[in-house]
Amino acid sequence: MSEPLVADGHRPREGGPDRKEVEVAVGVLIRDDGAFLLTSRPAGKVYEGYWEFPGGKVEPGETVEQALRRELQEEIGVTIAAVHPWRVERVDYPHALVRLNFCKVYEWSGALHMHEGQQFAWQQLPVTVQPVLPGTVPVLKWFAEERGFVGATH
Ligand SMILES: Nc1nc2c([nH]c(=O)n2[C@@H]2O[C@H](COP(=O)(O)OP(=O)(O)OP(=O)(O)O)[C@@H](O)[C@H]2O)c(=O)[nH]1
Repeated sequence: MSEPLVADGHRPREGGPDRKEVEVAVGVLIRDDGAFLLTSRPAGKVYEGYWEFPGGKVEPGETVEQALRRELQEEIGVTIAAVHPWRVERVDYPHALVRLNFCKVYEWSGALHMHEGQQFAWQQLPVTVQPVLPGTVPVLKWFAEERGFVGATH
């Protein structure tokens, strides 16, 4: 398995070197025009105000897909159709070691409603919102590669 991306490496790691990996389900909602949805992290959470893709931790007994359906319903009020697993990335943050399971979603029902007071923005490359969560930055690079952009990740 490849080494995790280290975020804010100058800060101490909570839980020490043997901390367990936290499984996270992340939804990349993509509109017909190619725009993708970013949301800001709510007040009171780590990296408050940083932009990310909506999602959250997988609870015990849940699959990534089940967690994604639950989180997107709870956080942004939409019921998602098919889930397409895309890429997995591990990030070593000061607060946790996470394993991000990015899934693409092209269809959903229900109007967007930010239940945690987040902001949302439909974005194209290069994105115009700042700052972007460290674990989200590589996703913009993958999009750029897929879409034939050169050097325009943020
Ligand atoms: N949702 C989401 N989390 C991400 C992304 N990139 C990334 O590094 N993360 C990290 O993955 C973890 C997700 O946890 P969360 O705090 O959003 O999940 P949650 O809603 O279940 O948290 P809670 O326990 O505070 O309710 C955080 O450590 C967050 O920093 C991303 O694009 N979306």
